[in-house]
Parts: sequence; structure tokens; C-alpha cells
Amino acid sequence: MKAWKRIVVKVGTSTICRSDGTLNLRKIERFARILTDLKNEGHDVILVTSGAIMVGAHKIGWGRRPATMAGKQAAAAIGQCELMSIYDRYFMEYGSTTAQLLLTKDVTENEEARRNVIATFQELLKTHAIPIINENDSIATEEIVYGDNDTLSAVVACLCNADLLIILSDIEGLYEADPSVHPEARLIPVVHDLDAVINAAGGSHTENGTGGMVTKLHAVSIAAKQHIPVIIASGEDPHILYDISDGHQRGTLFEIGDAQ
Ligand SMILES: Nc1ncnc2c1ncn2[C@@H]1O[C@H](COP(=O)(O)OP(=O)(O)O)[C@@H](O)[C@H]1O
Ligand SMILES: N[C@@H](CCC(=O)OP(=O)(O)O)C(=O)O
Repeated sequence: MKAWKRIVVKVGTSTICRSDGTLNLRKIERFARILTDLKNEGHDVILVTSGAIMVGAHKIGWGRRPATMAGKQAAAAIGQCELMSIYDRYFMEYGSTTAQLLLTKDVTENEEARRNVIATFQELLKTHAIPIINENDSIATEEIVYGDNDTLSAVVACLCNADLLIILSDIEGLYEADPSVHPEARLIPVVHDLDAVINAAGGSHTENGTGGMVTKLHAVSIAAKQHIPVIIASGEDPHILYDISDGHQRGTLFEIGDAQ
């Protein structure tokens, strides 16, 4: 990762929350420590985080992810506060300043708004703050919604001109087929041709995950347009970020050629 100076790390709901919606504080604390360490080693670090809806639903006492749009939007408004307050506290403990950016599709598709967001990212990274991004779920309507944070993380990687996008998930990487259906499927370590693996991707099987591998490969295709490599790896142990940083092969690396 030495050559990858600017990195965007995406963590999914299943990585930072338990299935009941409580936050896995030990894991978040480790992410805050390791991401701060990587920043101090000279990386520009941007975090894209999911979890607002689950955290909010738990705080309200709903017990499960809401099914209605209004329910999700209310839960996200409550959960985003909680999420950010926890991140801020842990990152501050290790000496990092965090900055919250909540994006919707219209912001990045309108030329002027897009320029503003890019300038904001540049300014924040100059100050060595760690931008923490989520979708602005509470105000997003069908027309302006990304709908999943895998896609959002690739858009953010493009906006920041990142050198690498790391998508951390509840699984080690892309397998030849969905291992929950095909337990014999093997992990694919490197992908150069997205078309060759597109049929391997299935949806999510967890109650809290959004999109499964389909949205992750969509994210890869967005990042590829700007020649940004993507690693999909397990978020079970945040230490994996050091392994990647030290140049060890982890998960699936996507380096898509020009033709894609
Ligand atoms: N080919 C595949 N390789 C690996 N995982 C796959 C594949 N196809 C579908 N999946 C599913 O995608 C899930 C990861 O996506 P998701 O549930 O959305 O998690 P996250 O919250 O980390 O985004 C895996 O747990 C797995 O069930
Ligand atoms: N923006 C939503 C998460 C959407 C999403 O893509 O979730 P996930 O599949 O867990 O990365 C939230 O904060 O709850």
C-alpha cells in the first residue's frame, strides 16, 4: 500500500454492528487506531461507513431493520448521530480529527455541487482530518439515492482521486460462486477482467447487508473507469489493513484493464 497513498476504506453494517444493531465497539476502536496509524504513516485516509439504519433502529427499540422508507429514514437520522459520536470519540482518543460528509446522488451529479465536494475533500485531507462518509439516508428519495454504500464508496474514491479502494465485508473476498449456496467455491485472489467474474456475484443473505457481491462488483466497475484498484476483503479483523499496507495479498484484488 506504500504506492497507494490515498485510500478509501468502506465498512459494511455487518462489519461494525452485531445482528441486533448494537455497535461492535472493540472493532470500531481498532479501526480508529489502525486508520489513524496509517494516516500518521503518510496515507490520506477516507472512511465510508454503513450502519446508521441498524444503529438507529436499535436505539429506538425496534429490534430489527425497518422495512418502510419512512422507518429507514427516521432510524438513519437517529443512528447517524450515534455512529458519528462513537467514531469521533475513538478517533479523537488516538489524536485524529474526523469530518462527517453525508452525500446523495444529486450532489455528485450536479457539476457545481460536485466541484464543491471535491474541493471540500481536498481541503479536509490537507488538514489531515479523516473524512467519514455515509449516504444522507434521511433525505434521500428514489431519484437521488445511491442505495448502497459499495457504490457510494466507489463514487467517493473517484471524487477523492484515491489510489486504492478497500471494501471490507463479512466475507474474505469474491468467490467463484456465493459460498453460502456453493460451499465448495474458491476465493479468487486477483481479477483483471470484470466480465469474466460478473456471473459469480450473488446478492446478500444477511438481514442487515445490502447488495451482496452484486453492488461490490458494480463499485469495482465505477472505480475501474478512473483506474482505481479495489480490494474486497474481510472486515472481521481490522488488522487486515496493516497486512494490505505491508503488501500482503488479502481478499480479492481487482486491477481492471483499460478495455473494461
Ligand atoms: N461470489 C460471491 N463471493 C462472495 N460472497 C458472495 C458471492 N455472491 C454473493 N455473496 C454474498 O455477499 C455477501 C456480502 O455482502 P453483504 O451481505 O452486502 O455484506 P456487507 O454488509 O459487508 O456489504 C456474502 O456474505 C455472501 O453471502
Ligand atoms: N447508508 C446505510 C447503509 C447502506 C448499505 O449499503 O449497507 P451495507 O450493505 O451494510 O454497506 C446505513 O448507514 O445504514
